[in-house]
Amino acid sequence: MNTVTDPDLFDLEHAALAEATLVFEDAHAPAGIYRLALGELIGHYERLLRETDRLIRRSDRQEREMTVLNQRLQALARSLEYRARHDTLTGVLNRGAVIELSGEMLAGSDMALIVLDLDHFKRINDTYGHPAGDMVLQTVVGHLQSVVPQTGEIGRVGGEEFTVMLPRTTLDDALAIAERMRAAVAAHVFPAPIERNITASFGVSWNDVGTPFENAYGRADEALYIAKRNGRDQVVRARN
Ligand SMILES: Nc1nc2c(ncn2[C@@H]2O[C@H](COP(=O)(O)OP(=O)(O)OP(=O)(O)O)[C@@H](O)[C@H]2O)c(=O)[nH]1
Repeated sequence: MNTVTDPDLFDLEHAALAEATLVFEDAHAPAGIYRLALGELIGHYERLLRETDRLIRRSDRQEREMTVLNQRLQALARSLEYRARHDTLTGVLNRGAVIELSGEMLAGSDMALIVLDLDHFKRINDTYGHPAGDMVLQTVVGHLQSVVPQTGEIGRVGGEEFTVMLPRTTLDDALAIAERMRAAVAAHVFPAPIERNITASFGVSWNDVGTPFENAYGRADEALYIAKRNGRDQVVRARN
């Protein structure tokens, strides 16, 4: 198939022009010869117009296809990036993203960190099955989201363990937020077959700017452990 860059694309037109020029230079040729040469030229002219039109349409179509392809690539890149950073079951940040984002937040400001863990969650799975357990996790995240302030971020760091990152938040405010989360989770009565509430335990650490994430997390986790040991369904502040 010929393309625009083919060197012989206009051979026919060059030949027709040369022939018509010869006829034109012959001042004594009969009128019918001039008309014939003119008709030939017009034919070629029309063919060139049709060809140009076709090429323009094709390039427009290719441009549209390229735009669609580009949009699909961008959407795919966005969803891949989303999946790389989010937990598929609950939609909150995954463990890797929590560690990364906490590090960034702590490098720029102080941050309170809440670590929470559902109480006796294994019993839910064992009694009602894994899908029921999954539904509980999603519902609990819904309650955390209803309480977390706009500046906060929720993450899932383990099976039934979550974190809430609260940059530029005082310890008292963070404790109050954790308490509201605890109360919201504890107040929810799950539908059949569970038909009861499920509680969670909370540990809260306050961390000055520059604190390493492991330190912030470790202290909140210790406080969570104390909350579990003291009977669960409670908020405990971490040691300084
Ligand atoms: N349904 C479901 N269960 C999970 C998931 N990830 C972890 N688990 C379960 O979470 C349960 C955690 O149990 P444990 O670590 O013994 O803790 P627990 O029963 O909550 O007890 P305490 O933390 O001491 O109150 C295990 O049964 C895991 O199988 C998940 O994605 N979905």
